[in-house]
Amino acid sequence: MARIFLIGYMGSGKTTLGRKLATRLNYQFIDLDHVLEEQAGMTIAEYFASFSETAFRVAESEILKSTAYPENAVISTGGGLPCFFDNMEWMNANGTTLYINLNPKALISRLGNNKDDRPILRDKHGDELLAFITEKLEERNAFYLKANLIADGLNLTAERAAALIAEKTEL
Ligand SMILES: Nc1ncnc2c1ncn2[C@@H]1O[C@H](COP(=O)(O)OP(=O)(O)O)[C@@H](O)[C@H]1O
Ligand SMILES: O=C(O)C1=C[C@@H](OP(=O)(O)O)[C@@H](O)[C@H](O)C1
Ligand SMILES: [Mg+2]
Repeated sequence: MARIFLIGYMGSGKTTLGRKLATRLNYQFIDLDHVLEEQAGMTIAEYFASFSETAFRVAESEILKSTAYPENAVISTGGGLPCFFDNMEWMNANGTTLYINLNPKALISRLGNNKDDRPILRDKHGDELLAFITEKLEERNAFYLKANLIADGLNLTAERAAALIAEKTEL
């Protein structure tokens, strides 16, 4: 049994890499943000607008812990999930965590135009956005760095991620 949780800041590539890694390993792919959107019947941006970030954090934690995971799965998480409640400890106890580490400038360049889907970032631009991500990433690293595995997100491919995981986990 292998459950691989991908964690990291918004824009680090969890959703994109997760899908590719699952295909490569022939595992099922689950994106917890997509599960929440399906269950709630609305997008994450709509969820934040209709309820609150606090309500979102409760819902994402419940979904993390109540999802019926298949034997073998790659699970992409939302960027904030490891930083609330005991979610990080829960993932480490129930699978292998891989942190995709990327610097703020690279994150901003990747977020490019689809920043609007992410309510926490959508109204920030330029220097303000860079300062915000730099500060929040530093805070979130206290949680992210508890991951079992840490990968440099700059040149991370599904092949490289699979090799890193294979050193630590039986795939
Ligand atoms: N390895 C990569 N190289 C360049 N751009 C990438 C890479 N992985 C993802 N992206 C782009 O970065 C953006 C954020 O990717 P996404 O997978 O949604 O990140 P996350 O789920 O961590 O927020 C998307 O526009 C995606 O196309
Ligand atoms: O970092 C965060 O607080 C969030 C990250 C998002 O997921 P991605 O990391 O996939 O963008 C999504 O869960 C929500 O907008 C909040
Ligand atoms: Mg994502």
